[in-house]
Amino acid sequence: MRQSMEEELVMQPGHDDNDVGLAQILAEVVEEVRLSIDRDINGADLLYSLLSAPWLYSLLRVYECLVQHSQDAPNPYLPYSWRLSQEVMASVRGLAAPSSEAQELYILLKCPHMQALLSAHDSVAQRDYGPVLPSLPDKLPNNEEAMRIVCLVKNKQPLGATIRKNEKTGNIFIARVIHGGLADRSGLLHPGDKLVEVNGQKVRGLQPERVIQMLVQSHGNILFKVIPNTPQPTYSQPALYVRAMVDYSPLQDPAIPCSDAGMAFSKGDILKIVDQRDIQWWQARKLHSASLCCGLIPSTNQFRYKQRELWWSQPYQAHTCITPLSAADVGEEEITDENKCIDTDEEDFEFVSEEGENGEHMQGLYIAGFRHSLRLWRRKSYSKRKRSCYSCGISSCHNTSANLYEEVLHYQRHIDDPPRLIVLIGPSGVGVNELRRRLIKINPNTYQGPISHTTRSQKMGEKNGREYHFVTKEVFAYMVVNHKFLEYGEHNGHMYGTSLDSVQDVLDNGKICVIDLEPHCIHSVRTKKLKPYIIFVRPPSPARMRQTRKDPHFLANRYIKKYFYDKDFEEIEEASRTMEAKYRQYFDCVIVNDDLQDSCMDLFTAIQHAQEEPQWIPASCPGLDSLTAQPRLSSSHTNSSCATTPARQEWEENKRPDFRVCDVKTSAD
Ligand SMILES: Nc1ncnc2c1ncn2[C@@H]1O[C@H](COP(=O)(O)OP(=O)(O)OP(=O)(O)O)[C@@H](O)[C@H]1O
Repeated sequence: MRQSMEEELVMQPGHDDNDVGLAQILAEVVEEVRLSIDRDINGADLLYSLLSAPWLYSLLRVYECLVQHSQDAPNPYLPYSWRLSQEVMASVRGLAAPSSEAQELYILLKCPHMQALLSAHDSVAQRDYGPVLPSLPDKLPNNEEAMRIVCLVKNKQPLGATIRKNEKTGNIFIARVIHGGLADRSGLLHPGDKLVEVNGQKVRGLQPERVIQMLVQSHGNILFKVIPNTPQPTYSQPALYVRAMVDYSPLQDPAIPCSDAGMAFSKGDILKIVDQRDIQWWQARKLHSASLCCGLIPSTNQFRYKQRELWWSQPYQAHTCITPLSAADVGEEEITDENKCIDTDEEDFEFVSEEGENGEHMQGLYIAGFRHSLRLWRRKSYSKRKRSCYSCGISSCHNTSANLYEEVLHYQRHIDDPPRLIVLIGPSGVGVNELRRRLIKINPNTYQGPISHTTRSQKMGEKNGREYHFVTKEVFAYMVVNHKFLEYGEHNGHMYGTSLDSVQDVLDNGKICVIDLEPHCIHSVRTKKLKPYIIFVRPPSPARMRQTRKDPHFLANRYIKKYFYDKDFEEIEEASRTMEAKYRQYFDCVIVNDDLQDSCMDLFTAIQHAQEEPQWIPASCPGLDSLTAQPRLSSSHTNSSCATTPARQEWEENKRPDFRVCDVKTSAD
């Protein structure tokens, strides 16, 4: 083995004289060592003979030469891709008939971008980074804090940092660094860093406004001298996605430390919370927002711990869960032709022709549903109907403004998952039932409504479990107490309700269950199991309604004729506005029911979208397990393992809310 190595060294072709000399030296070394091992001599003699051997001196000389060579000349092993590319191009040029690949390679290598890239690569490979900073002095005084000089190039974007003054010491600190902002992307400024100078001017004792002015007035580069708040705790909290449950405007929030750094959002917006380290103010960005920079939003703790005034929510509106009225209460109302509840039991269902859309013969199909039973009641004036009829659902007394955010998950329905529940919501008269009825009629094998329960007596021709589940008052009451209903209500002294089980029956049959709900009952269906997709049906303008709703044919069929009046259209519009203002955070989709055919198509598309496309759905049942109850706070903001520098100490000690905080924003000019 040893012999073959020697041979390889000696026989290697292409070695010059020096190489041969070196090979000889190495061969001698190997031989000498072999002889030393074979001979049985004592260690001192062996060491002496080794140290005095001429080959050892030769080896040392070779080593010194190599070291000298590596310092003087560029390392031949470092990549010289640019030079190589020149050689390749010269070779291609020398070819009489270069192949198409060779020509393509030539064009590629000749391209200035490629040349620049290769040149940059060579520079980096040789660690040719430009000026080398002088090394730090050996002896730094122990009590002196390390200073960092940060140079940022001013551009149109905000700097993305806020500052705070310690009124006692006059020191200015970086209060916050906004994720995705210029300061954050530089990685050079951190919360708690003490600002010593800005563009060579000392800032201690200055008012934050003055510091901001200095920044605004500076052009080109901004030079910061800071005492870093080191070491920075690592922040590894995963992003949290939430749906905004309220409207928020930082400009109207007197509590925000810096309104410029705040982010406005509206009910229903999906927000990505990227930083929860601050107990009061989180950093978030709106999904699909073009801006890279995050903004401050109030944390849920503000509400939890401080019982802060809910200035960001809608003015409190009493929920529409109207308590049952006594017979006496009902009797007090003036009964007129306009407002009386007309018994529409005959119309509670509609019999669809026995011939299917595709000509196939079908069993009699009934489109049953809770809303039908209250339809004419709803047609009554909104102001009056509340006094004579009522409807309730699980959690219908839930105050929707109690939560700021609701945690959401990105959900893509798997082919084996049950279909999502489709919920239609809209002001009475907008056409919710018309759309639902048409949808089911067109494709009864795909869509179906749940069968409601009622306490009214069964009529001739009706079948239990087809038009309704006919139950006694006691059974109905039992179901109410045991939260079996998604929505229930009273009409003309009879109880009607849509049970969770009846919805489940439809889903278990593999059909898409389509229901309509009063909006205050939304919470009853917002469960992980049902994963409802909520569609709000909005009316067009009253003028358009006047044009399109001339023939209220279905309202009473042969029983009752009741036309829309101008007042109705205004009421529908008003009710729609109120509903949207209060509940739009729950709407996954809005359809404007203008032209009936178009609206049907929109509804069909929306349902397909709900079943097939990924959607944001609540991570938990909101009424019971909300984000407010369980904020996923980062543990890193309480990290106590950081070493403490004097600047950090001052920063930590003075973390009081009375500090002045201003935005260092450079876009203002
Ligand atoms: N886009 C439309 N164009 C014309 N007429 C429509 C349209 N949508 C609904 N209608 C008609 O308006 C009337 C009311 O519709 P529908 O009963 O579906 O309202 P609703 O929202 O269910 O209200 P309610 O709960 O009071 O019944 C019906 O006569 C219906 O045919």
